[in-house]
Amino acid sequence: MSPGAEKAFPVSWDQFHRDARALAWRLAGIGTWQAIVCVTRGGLVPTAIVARELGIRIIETVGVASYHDYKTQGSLDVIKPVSHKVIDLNGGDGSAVLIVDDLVDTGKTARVVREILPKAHFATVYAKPMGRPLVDTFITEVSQDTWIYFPWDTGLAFQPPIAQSGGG
Ligand SMILES: O=P(O)(O)OC[C@H]1O[C@H](OP(=O)(O)OP(=O)(O)O)[C@H](O)[C@@H]1O
Ligand SMILES: O=c1[nH]c(=O)c2nc[nH]c2[nH]1
Ligand SMILES: [Mg+2]
Repeated sequence: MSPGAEKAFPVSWDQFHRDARALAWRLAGIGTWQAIVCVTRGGLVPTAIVARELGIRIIETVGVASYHDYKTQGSLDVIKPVSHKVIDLNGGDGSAVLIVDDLVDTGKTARVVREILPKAHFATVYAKPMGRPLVDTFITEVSQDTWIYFPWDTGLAFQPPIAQSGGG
């Protein structure tokens, strides 16, 4: 997402837990997987919740970063690759793997991870329209010009009254 006019979608810990659990419920009705590949760092919290709900104990990570500056996407770096032990489970290409991330935005991160694990199931809690075709399962869609504020990135802060903020 590029900086500029935008909507905010703040998510509390409680709401995130509910949404990640809803993702686990949906996934439980779709299939079974031997391992989760967590897209760090954003995938860490949803992975913990999904792994607990689905009883998955083999957790691998792939480290991908592209938002080096707040809200501005730059070059995409694969900081940590996926272990071949996990890619090759059950015949290879990631067919036994569930990939978990917090969200898809432009889909750039998902595209790179899918190249590593073409047969894996890609799940996120939130999706924006550009990234949506890259995801197999997600819970809530927000518009492309919305920034999602996760509970691990935010804190309680004073909010000016609507009448003083130029809104309405
Ligand atoms: O669909 P995209 O436009 O590629 O954006 C989605 C990715 O961006 C964020 O990761 P980020 O690069 O900020 O790294 P982080 O998970 O370590 O915070 C988020 O956790 C997704 O992985
Ligand atoms: O905290 C975040 N919120 C977002 O909406 C987003 N899109 C890409 N990366 C993101 N990180
Ligand atoms: Mg990420």
